[in-house]
Amino acid sequence: MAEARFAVHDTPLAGLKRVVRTRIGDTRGFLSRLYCAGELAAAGFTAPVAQINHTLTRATGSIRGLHFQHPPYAEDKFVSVLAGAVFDVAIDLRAGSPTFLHWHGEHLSADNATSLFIPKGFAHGFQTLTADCELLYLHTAPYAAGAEGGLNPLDPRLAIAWPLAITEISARDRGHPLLTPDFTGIPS
Ligand SMILES: Cc1cn([C@H]2C[C@H](O)[C@@H](COP(=O)(O)OP(=O)(O)O[C@H]3O[C@@H](C)C(=O)[C@@H](O)[C@H]3O)O2)c(=O)[nH]c1=O
Repeated sequence: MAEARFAVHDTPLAGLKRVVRTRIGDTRGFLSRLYCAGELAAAGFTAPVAQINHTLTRATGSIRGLHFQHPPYAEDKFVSVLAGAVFDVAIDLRAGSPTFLHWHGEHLSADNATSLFIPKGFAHGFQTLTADCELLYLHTAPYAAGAEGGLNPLDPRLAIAWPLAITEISARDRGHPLLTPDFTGIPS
């Protein structure tokens, strides 16, 4: 049996997993896997990777999100931080889920080698805790502009405890509507 390179941990939201990547270090530095089909199946990551995205966010306190894609472009995401540190948040939008509209946040950083596996049915966003944060996303569906959904990161119904004052946010993200009382979730 091959040696494990990932430790998969449950979070309070079923299906949402914190994944700690093992670093194999030596005098040169380290090697760590960012993806392993065999091992990450234990986290629920079983669909093939359709797209890999890389982002840079310059200013501390910036928010990106909250984003998801509607079916048939609903996707699993595996989010890792290659530089800097972020407060990463996933929100349960699954219709009928016992934790519907609950959010969970994790500190992900280049130093703690921790990733988040976010299954279909969740929205995702983050706030940067340092300057020059670089994120790497694995997606199981291609980007589909027409299927994009968004929640307002300051929606009082979500009450996300962002750690810092917001310094940067896109016009689109600032304009996401607040949830209406008739929102009952999305199929997952
Ligand atoms: C996500 C995405 C965006 N784009 C384009 C759209 C736009 O012109 C530009 C920047 O897009 P955005 O402003 O949506 O980038 P960003 O706010 O970084 O979007 C990301 O936010 C985080 C929270 C996520 O969870 C990701 O899945 C993704 O939605 O890039 C692509 O061409 N391909 C893609 O896969």
